[in-house]
Amino acid sequence: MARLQLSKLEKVYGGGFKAVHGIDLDVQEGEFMVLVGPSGCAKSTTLRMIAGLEEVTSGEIRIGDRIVNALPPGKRRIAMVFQNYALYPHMKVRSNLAFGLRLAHVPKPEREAAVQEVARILEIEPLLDRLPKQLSGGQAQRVALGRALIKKPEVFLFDEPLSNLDAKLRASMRVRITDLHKRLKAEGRPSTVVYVTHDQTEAMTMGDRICVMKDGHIMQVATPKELYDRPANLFVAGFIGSPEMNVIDGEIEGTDFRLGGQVISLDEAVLNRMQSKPQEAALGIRPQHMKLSAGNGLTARLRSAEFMGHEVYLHAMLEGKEITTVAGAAEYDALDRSDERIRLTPDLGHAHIFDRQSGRNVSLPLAG
Ligand SMILES: Nc1ncnc2c1ncn2[C@@H]1O[C@H](COP(=O)(O)OP(=O)(O)OP(=O)(O)O)[C@@H](O)[C@H]1O
Repeated sequence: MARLQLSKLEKVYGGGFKAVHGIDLDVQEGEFMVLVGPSGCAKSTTLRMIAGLEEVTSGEIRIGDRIVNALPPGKRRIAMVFQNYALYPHMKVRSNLAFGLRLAHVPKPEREAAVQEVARILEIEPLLDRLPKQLSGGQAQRVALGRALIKKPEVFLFDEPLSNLDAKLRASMRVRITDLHKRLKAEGRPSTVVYVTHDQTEAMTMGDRICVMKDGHIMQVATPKELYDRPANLFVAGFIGSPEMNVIDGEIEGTDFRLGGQVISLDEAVLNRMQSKPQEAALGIRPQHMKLSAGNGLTARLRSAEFMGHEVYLHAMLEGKEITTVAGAAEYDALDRSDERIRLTPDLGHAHIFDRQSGRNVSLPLAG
């Protein structure tokens, strides 16, 4: 297994469109790195450059101590798992698994042992003599995983591998893949992974670290918890977390945060963390930190409520902006709904202040 390093990596497509803007990314040996971002942010382009399926315009890709820019895919010691499985339809699972080794002229007994080993790890032994059309989506994806695993690559590349599966199967495959990653590490065979998805649940549950991308730029690289607790900018704040963080535009005057006709007094909990005081600011607060309060607090107009079981998402208008708050089911039942007005108090200990001009989070990181 090897470390993967991207340095000043850039991609300009034929028509002159710059898709990747000189990105730097360092994936440690044995690390599970997720690339996530909205459609068109260049996750696939980046992955395909690492795989050797797309030419690099400038910059460097290093796997271990080798610069691989000029190497064809087959020489890069990588294995890729695609969303459409890419299994050979006329070959049984056994032959699909062994195919790469056969091409590499690995002797038959060794090939068979490797197939057994991978089939054991992925629990697909009973499927070895089936054809791909006799497999369910989840089984086919495990075979595709097996085909990558059997090559003992230095880096695994995954391109949205679960997007063709239904929600339940996706959830169980997520666990299977991360379990496999942990198991290989425990067995002394750590695998370096780059996993592309647009699904933030996949990113948050699978990644050791996540690289959030937008328009061919890296917005932040951090652990899931760090991204959630300390988003570096408005984009990451809005992209990570569900329901989405509330972002309330306002102006800072002294210790007041003014939004429309209302004022939030910024206390030490937030003032002490601020590196600068942007005049055009935005207050970021996650829905669970926007508390229903009696009597005082911000006044908002309740628009709708979504019953989620033990909690209720309340959608309200605050000075012309839609915001969400999470209330306990009992708290919601007890709420006086005789008029549409509700009172809300942000827990400033968990608030972020963003500079609206640059989008940067100017509140110092919240404690661990
Ligand atoms: N062959 C190409 N020629 C020109 N532009 C391209 C080409 N392939 C992709 N692009 C552009 O490069 C940008 C990045 O595309 P890419 O497919 O890498 O994004 P993505 O983040 O993987 O999106 P998705 O999640 O929709 O697959 C997009 O604006 C896309 O239109």
